[in-house]
Amino acid sequence: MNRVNDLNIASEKVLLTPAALKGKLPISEAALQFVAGSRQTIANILAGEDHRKLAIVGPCSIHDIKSAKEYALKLKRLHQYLSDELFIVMRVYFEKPRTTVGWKGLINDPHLNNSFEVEQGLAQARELMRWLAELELPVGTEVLDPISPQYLSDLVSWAAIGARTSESQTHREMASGLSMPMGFKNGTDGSASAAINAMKAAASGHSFMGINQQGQVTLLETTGNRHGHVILRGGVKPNYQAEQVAEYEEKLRSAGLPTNIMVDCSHGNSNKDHRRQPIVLQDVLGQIVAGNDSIIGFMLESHLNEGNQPISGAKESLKYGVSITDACIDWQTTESSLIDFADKLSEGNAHSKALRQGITF
Ligand SMILES: O=C[C@H](O)[C@H](O)COP(=O)(O)O
Ligand SMILES: C=C(OP(=O)(O)O)C(=O)O
Repeated sequence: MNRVNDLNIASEKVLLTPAALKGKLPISEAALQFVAGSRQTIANILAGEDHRKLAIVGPCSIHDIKSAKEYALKLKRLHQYLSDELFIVMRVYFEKPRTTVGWKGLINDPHLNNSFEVEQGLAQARELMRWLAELELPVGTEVLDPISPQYLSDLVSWAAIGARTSESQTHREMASGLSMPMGFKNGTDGSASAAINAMKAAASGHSFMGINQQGQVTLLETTGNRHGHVILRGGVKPNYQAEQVAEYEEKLRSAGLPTNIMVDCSHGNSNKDHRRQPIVLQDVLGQIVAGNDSIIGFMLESHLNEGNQPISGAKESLKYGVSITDACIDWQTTESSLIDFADKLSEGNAHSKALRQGITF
């Protein structure tokens, strides 16, 4: 047997079950209601029943709980003050899909040192998401590992399938069973079909293997997730401008899908230069002001401080509030970009409202 089995497995460790983690870190009734309400708001935006734009804003990845909480407290103020024009959701990304290899996120390696303490990663992730739900700041995340949503998804208001996995059947099946509205990114090469086919596949029911709350291998039968939209993230070249947005509208219509489009101002749309994100956002704003009604929102990669840094040495030696994955815009740029966006949508009201609330920029 040893000649055919586990030839490439170095070790195995049984993890605590989703039910056990939830037993240790339960969700309160108030937090449950908040998540349900946030999901409904996003579904209403997608259905055109809420005029606001959905803004997914936050770090490329969470690697440090302290700076994530400091960031969240700042974003919460904007979530409240700009709530007439924007529904702001914090990007809380714990799982990173890599082009080849690299740090795969806080759940996979919370100590950033290849010790892979996944149980600690899951607990830290759940603790932060629970804290955010109590703060009443909605959480958006990428679902990458098909097992981890069982541990966390009760705390998530919006989720994305990334560019590297939009074509994956496993991820489309998972999306079909998840309870929150979902965005599907175009492929890393810019392929629109990856996102459009993913949205279509996820809206349909599927039967597939997964795990249940007790960690047992389970046959799951899903009914399909009807609250989907595409995310334009660029590819070989950007795809945020009016011409490309119109092409997506046409493709969605031909596929019999709602023309719901989010623009990711980062990744291929910024050529991974964080300083280009506000320029992309300005263009998106211009399209909306000119009458576009298919753009339901946007995404920004933002942290307390701008740029990024490599992981080298101990976690403690990293610069505080600086991304360790893609480069982010800093807080000041984030704040002024969001206020400016809301201000233009409200013909000047958001700016004066923010100033009245003591937000300066
Ligand atoms: O958003 C983050 C990154 O773009 C994504 O995880 C890929 O990163 P990599 O190309 O550095 O591996
Ligand atoms: C990995 C991400 O994006 P993409 O899938 O577009 O590369 C991300 O948003 O963190």
